[in-house]
Amino acid sequence: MVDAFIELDGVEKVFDVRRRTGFLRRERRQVRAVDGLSFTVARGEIVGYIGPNGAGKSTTIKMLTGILTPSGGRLRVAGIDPARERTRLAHRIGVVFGQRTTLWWDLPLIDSYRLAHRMYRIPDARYRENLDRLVELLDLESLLEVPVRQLSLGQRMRGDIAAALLHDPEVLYLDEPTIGLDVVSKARVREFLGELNTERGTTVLLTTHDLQDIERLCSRVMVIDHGRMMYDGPLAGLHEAGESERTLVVDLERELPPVDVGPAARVVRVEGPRQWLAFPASESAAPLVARIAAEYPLVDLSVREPDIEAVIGRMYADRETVVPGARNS
Ligand SMILES: Nc1ncnc2c1ncn2[C@@H]1O[C@H](COP(=O)(O)OP(=O)(O)OP(=O)(O)O)[C@@H](O)[C@H]1O
Repeated sequence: MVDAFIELDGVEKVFDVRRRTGFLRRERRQVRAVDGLSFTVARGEIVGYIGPNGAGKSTTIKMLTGILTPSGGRLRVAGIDPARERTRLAHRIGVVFGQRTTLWWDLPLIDSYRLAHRMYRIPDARYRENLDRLVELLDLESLLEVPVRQLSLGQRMRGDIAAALLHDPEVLYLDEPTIGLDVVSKARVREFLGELNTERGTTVLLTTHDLQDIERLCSRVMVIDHGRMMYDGPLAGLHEAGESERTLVVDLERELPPVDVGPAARVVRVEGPRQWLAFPASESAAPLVARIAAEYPLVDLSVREPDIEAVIGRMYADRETVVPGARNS
């Protein structure tokens, strides 16, 4: 692959866990959180990194930042071994954890940025320039003097993203950046990340449970489970592999028997005048909507995306056909 920026080759992470099994008895057990993982990410790529709870996503990201040392295999970010040269690497990466903030809770937002300025030894002119740009793009002007604890979740997330980018990192790791955000804040964060990637060529590795984050931003998605790569390719391919379905929710004028649109979709639920139709996620909803609108007294409709757990769950149901297609490099 051209200019591989992140490289993992057979990376493993094994945790020793002690568990109490009786009054004085303890059992030692090993948890293989990451199990022979190999992949590369090229400079400027924006890649979704998904998997069920406990799949090994956070452990991978912690190894990529140098917080955790791999138990085996080879790992490089920008040619650097993260565990060995964590401080040198810190100047080239940015990290945002949706569930935790790196901002100073009791201080005004701007103070966290001033601190980053010193910590990363960002040249003054560069700091000013980046701060102005990020404040404008993320609409932070009115929030700079507000203590972080008073910010809403969406405002805090924008604040965190700016903090992670002040030192011009070449790669940004995002762990659930839209978790708990309302629709407007989600859209804003996604739009910003897309722009960052296009304008600055920042490489982005995005962990999320929200398939729309992936749909809006990533041309490539990697699915891991039990620390192993299950799928690596375009999102559309994942939908096909998992035969995932979207749901069309229609409100009719009155209660009617299940609508009949042939093999294009099937009714999975009826509640009064509202009906839920499942159809393949790889298909457009437009012909289905047109047909229902022509043949039934349609009042309103909405389309619901499948969630990641559902897509992955279906992959397992059909695992034999999926694994041979999985790319592991
Ligand atoms: N410090 C640790 N000590 C022992 N086991 C750990 C440790 N950190 C993670 N694990 C275990 O490793 C496995 C992978 O955990 P990890 O946090 O990487 O998963 P994840 O994909 O990020 O999950 P989630 O979506 O729930 O955040 C889990 O079984 C977890 O319990």
